[in-house]
Amino acid sequence: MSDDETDPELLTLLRSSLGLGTDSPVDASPDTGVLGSALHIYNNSIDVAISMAGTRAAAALLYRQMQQRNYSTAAWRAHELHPKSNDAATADFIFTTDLLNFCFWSERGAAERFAVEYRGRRWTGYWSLVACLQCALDDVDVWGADIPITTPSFWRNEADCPDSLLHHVFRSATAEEMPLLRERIACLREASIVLSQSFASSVAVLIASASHSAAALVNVLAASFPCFNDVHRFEGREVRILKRAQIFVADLWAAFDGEGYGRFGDIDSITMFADYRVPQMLHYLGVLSYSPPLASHIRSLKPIPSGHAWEIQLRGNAIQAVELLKRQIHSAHPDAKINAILIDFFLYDAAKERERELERKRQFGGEGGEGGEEMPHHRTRSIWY
Ligand SMILES: Nc1nc2c(c(CN[C@H]3C=C[C@H](O)[C@@H]3O)cn2[C@@H]2O[C@H](COP(=O)(O)O)[C@@H](O)[C@H]2O)c(=O)[nH]1
Repeated sequence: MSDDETDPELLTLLRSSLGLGTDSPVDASPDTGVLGSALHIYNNSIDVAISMAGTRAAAALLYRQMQQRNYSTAAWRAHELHPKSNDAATADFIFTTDLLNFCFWSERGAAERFAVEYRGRRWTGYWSLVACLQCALDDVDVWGADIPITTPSFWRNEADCPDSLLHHVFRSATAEEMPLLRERIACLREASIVLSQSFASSVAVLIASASHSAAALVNVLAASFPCFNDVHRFEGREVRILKRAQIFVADLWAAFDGEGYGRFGDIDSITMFADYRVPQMLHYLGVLSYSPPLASHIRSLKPIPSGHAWEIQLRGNAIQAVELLKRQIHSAHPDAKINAILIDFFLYDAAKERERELERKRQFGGEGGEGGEEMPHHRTRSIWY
């Protein structure tokens, strides 16, 4: 649903983006893929809308900023915590990360929330997970040896890899335990069994099974691993979001710069990853708008149950909005080397930058708080995102 349907130019874009066709990821028939699901959600949403004017303005801003920063897959590799080697170990690292890459938010304040100490810094959120994995792989640990935490056969069972060891790997520097730690351990155990049964316990074999097709690899993950099968029901039909399956493919593409394990002929068929950070930024930019009941619920930091219609509307419209941003950018700049993945990465990083600005302002006052002070995100405890 759009809250200003009068914009013919963007309506044309919307219609073309709704054409779906073969660029709808993970499907043969357009209406059963992620884009088809996002379209169904968009058409049946009453609490989340996409502003055409906001989309046009945000597309111009994003393009300008991405160009200024020469934004590319290099941003992924540039982060100090991300692996740098172009080999199977990095593919294993990314699989392990995206198997567990969900829900890090906390009800506690900045000082008490789950955090990890590594390389002389405290890491929170997504980066806390990456720091845990890097720390476990480092040289001799208090456990007496480097822990092969990114080796899938290691996670198989309690005997080889007791829960107590995993609690050590994902230990907190605060009083709060890693959110949903029990669910993360279950994901590791499940994935280890599936990989051993169907992919010779090898992430490289899993990747090779898709023959360099991004959509096929997302399909294989959704079909083989229950914990990647991010599928729900909304307004009378199944909707496929597949966030962690898609971010796994995207991270491979970025980490390997489109070569080797990251080479996919159809990488532009991957959509944004419907988490809770990018919708937050899309709302801040005026692309997404919320009904008063939903806006009030989010502002009051109340949780939304997993599977609730509001959650599905937020996730589905975020996918649709990024597709529109992508098409708006390409309409104005046909040669732009920008896809939904890079827009998503950029919006996620922008959300984190803004969060840091607001935190500095809270602590030290001063600049950085212009415009909407807070940027609350929707709060759903879910293993899907
Ligand atoms: N849509 C989207 N969601 C992303 C990421 C990332 C990190 N990607 C890095 C790789 C390339 C980029 O440049 C980033 O540097 C994490 N997440 C999700 O956010 C949530 C964690 O949030 P917080 O608690 O604030 O850290 C959680 O659901 C997690 O799955 C992304 O890129 N896109």
